[in-house]
Amino acid sequence: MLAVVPPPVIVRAPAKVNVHLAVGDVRKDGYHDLLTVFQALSLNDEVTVAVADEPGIEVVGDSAEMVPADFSNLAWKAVEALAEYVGRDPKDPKVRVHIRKGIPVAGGMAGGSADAAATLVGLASLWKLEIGKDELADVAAALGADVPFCLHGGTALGSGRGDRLVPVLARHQFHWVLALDHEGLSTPSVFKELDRLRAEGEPPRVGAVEPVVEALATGDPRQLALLLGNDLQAAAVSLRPALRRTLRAGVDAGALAGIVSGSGPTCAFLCQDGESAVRVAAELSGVGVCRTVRVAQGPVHGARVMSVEEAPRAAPPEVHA
Ligand SMILES: C[C@](O)(CO)[C@H](O)COP(=O)(O)OP(=O)(O)OC[C@H]1O[C@@H](n2ccc(N)nc2=O)[C@H](O)[C@@H]1O
Ligand SMILES: Nc1ncnc2c1ncn2[C@@H]1O[C@H](COP(=O)(O)OP(=O)(O)OP(=O)(O)O)[C@@H](O)[C@H]1O
Repeated sequence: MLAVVPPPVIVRAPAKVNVHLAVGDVRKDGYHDLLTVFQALSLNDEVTVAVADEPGIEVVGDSAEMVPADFSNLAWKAVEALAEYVGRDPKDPKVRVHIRKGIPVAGGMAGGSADAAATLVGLASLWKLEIGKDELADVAAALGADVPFCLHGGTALGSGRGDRLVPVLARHQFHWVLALDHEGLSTPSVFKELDRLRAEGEPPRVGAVEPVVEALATGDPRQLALLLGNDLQAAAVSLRPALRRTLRAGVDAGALAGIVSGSGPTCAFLCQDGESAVRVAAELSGVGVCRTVRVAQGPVHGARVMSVEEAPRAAPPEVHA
């Protein structure tokens, strides 16, 4: 009897920005305790998982050449982790993964984490797993601090390594402009630079998180703009001093406020509304301070399977293992 091969599953996963990022001291395991407010943005990667005799991974799209198209890819680590968790052979999971990058690579927007989260959601559907959200979040947390949020989406308060989440109410949509840099920054180096700056002096620390949560609940971008804060910003700017100019240029172009996204170097600018965001993006892209500019909104959903209508180009991916 012929086995029926399930059709490929396409998952869309969002980028994130940290509208508030408070970094504690370095812990014994090398991580830092965080208190952060994440927001998922409408800048996506698309990940297709398909049954295949030959395992493999392929990466296309924006800056795909900077992403490993081999088993060191975080999405492949997600395949192995989930296979192991559900008792399949992690060395021979019989799947292939195709990633279409839209999220900047090493940009502080959780690109690799989004792909890992999308892979978990895609495989849960492809393998018809009866797996709870909490279980999937545990597998996600073992892959990286940002992976649980990429599953969760929306707006959420993160603590611990950033992987313990509770939802935050965000009324209305917020409009963002993102300035993508020419080169990425490594997340561990930015945390290390913050430790160095703190050993030498007192780089600025963000204020309390409660007013940020209140501003998100009111939905007033002006109120939120006054409160954007990121303890990693000083470290990212120290490693990439040109970011100071980018941050200034976004505000000069009409944004309400700008912030380095996570560990950078992407800068995220909060705008009054969608029209203002388009104007700011157009002006900023003419100034020559960044590689390219994107407009995005948040909050959006976490990683989720795309319907047939949403995914018209759902042809099985070509993968060269
Ligand atoms: C900067 C943020 O994007 C903010 O959301 C995250 O904290 C980083 O999350 P991520 O890239 O998923 O991080 P991981 O892949 O788990 O860790 C990469 C490295 O970042 C540093 N790291 C990360 C998270 C954290 N709470 N403390 C840390 O010090 C550690 O050096 C770690 O080895
Ligand atoms: N699927 C993937 N997509 C992007 N980068 C990946 C992936 N898998 C592994 N990597 C590697 O991970 C590094 C970090 O890339 P990523 O785009 O996740 O950074 P980031 O967005 O700054 O992460 P974060 O915001 O979570 O700290 C890259 O240098 C890349 O080589």
